[in-house]
Amino acid sequence: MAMEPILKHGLSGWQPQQEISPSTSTTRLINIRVSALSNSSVSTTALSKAAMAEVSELTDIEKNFLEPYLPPGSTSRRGEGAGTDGAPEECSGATNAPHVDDGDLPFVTLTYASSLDSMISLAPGLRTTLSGPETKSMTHYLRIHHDAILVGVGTAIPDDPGLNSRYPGVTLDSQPRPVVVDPKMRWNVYGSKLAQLAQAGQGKAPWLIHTPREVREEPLTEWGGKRVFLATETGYPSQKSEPAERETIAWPVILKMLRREGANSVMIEGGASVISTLLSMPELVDSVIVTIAPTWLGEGGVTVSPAPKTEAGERVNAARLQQTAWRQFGADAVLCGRLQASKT
Ligand SMILES: NC(=O)C1=CN([C@@H]2O[C@H](COP(=O)(O)OP(=O)(O)OC[C@H]3O[C@@H](n4cnc5c(N)ncnc54)[C@H](O)[C@@H]3O)[C@@H](O)[C@H]2O)C=CC1
Ligand SMILES: Nc1nc(O)c(N)c(N[C@@H]2O[C@H](COP(=O)(O)O)[C@@H](O)[C@H]2O)n1
Repeated sequence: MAMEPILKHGLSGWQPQQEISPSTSTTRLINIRVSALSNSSVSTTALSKAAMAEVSELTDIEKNFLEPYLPPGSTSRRGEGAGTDGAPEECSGATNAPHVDDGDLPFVTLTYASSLDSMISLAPGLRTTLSGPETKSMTHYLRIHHDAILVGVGTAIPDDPGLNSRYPGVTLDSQPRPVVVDPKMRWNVYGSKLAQLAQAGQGKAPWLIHTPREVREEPLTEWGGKRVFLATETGYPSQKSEPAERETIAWPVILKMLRREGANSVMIEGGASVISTLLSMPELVDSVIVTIAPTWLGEGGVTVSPAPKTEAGERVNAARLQQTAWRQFGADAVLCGRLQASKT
């Protein structure tokens, strides 16, 4: 993967960065947080060793099961040829993902962990562990097979995710680029785990997607991260967005920008609003990989559910997977498939 470190010009929908007064309290806060970060590498390393120990290698059978749903070429590119210790799994009939590479859009995988009541967290703003150790390892395997990993700001703020891969033997080069869609710049990257990992060389520096705003030059760019400013497209569906967050950027604009920047594959992990919206856009999504944990979170949780769909005045299923394959990973089930484009 070849990604440019910083791109300031030449993207349609981009707005140039503009200077604001350097004496704002935000600037002071940034400086304090950055100096705190530079003193934290020892504890960060210790923490990440513990975190890495939780992730173990997949078996060849598990790799073979996932392979048809991975970006084409990603296994050979990362020295991870499909395994040989078992026959490919039954039931999917899927060949390698049928991504039509017109050079415009990246390969897109939607992946998340759900309860049996289609919830992905116990309550808004509450980070909830659903995956067991085996499916957690699968997630970290999937992460090294994608160039970028994207979440919405509704996930970045409460979860403070690492969004790196802790898969055994992973190198910085094979880490995915974290991308956070944060139209109104609500998230402070400088206090985040993402920033710590980038500083410690255990993950790439994030790219943050905003709608046009004023911002001064800042340390993010020194680590290889950047802010990308994309124009909104009023009226594009964004399910479950709060009223204050109606600064919606069309998904093709986001995805095309990522492809132009060198991300040939993007793993979209959440949260609920992002996943629910993209489930209604089969033309943009190549693979769906869902972990289903054997638990019900109960009413009040955060639900993944696409917007209702009507055809010829009648309600039809909102989305459906085809070429499905199921496998048990520990106590969880993993469902892979491709979104069906036509009426279901
Ligand atoms: N179990 C799992 O696998 C996962 C669970 N989660 C959970 O999901 C919850 C968060 O979900 P949500 O609140 O729905 O937040 P979200 O992560 O889907 O972010 C939604 C926000 O992102 C921005 N955004 C998304 N699409 C945009 C677009 N096209 N243009 C402009 N801005 C856009 C908007 O600000 C929007 O309010 C958290 O509780 C988190 O823990 C998140 C990821 C995975
Ligand atoms: N696969 C999966 N299983 C769960 O149980 C989860 N809660 C999530 N959440 C996603 O993973 C992010 C955390 O990543 P790090 O471990 O901090 O790198 C979280 O923000 C969600 O996107 N995923």
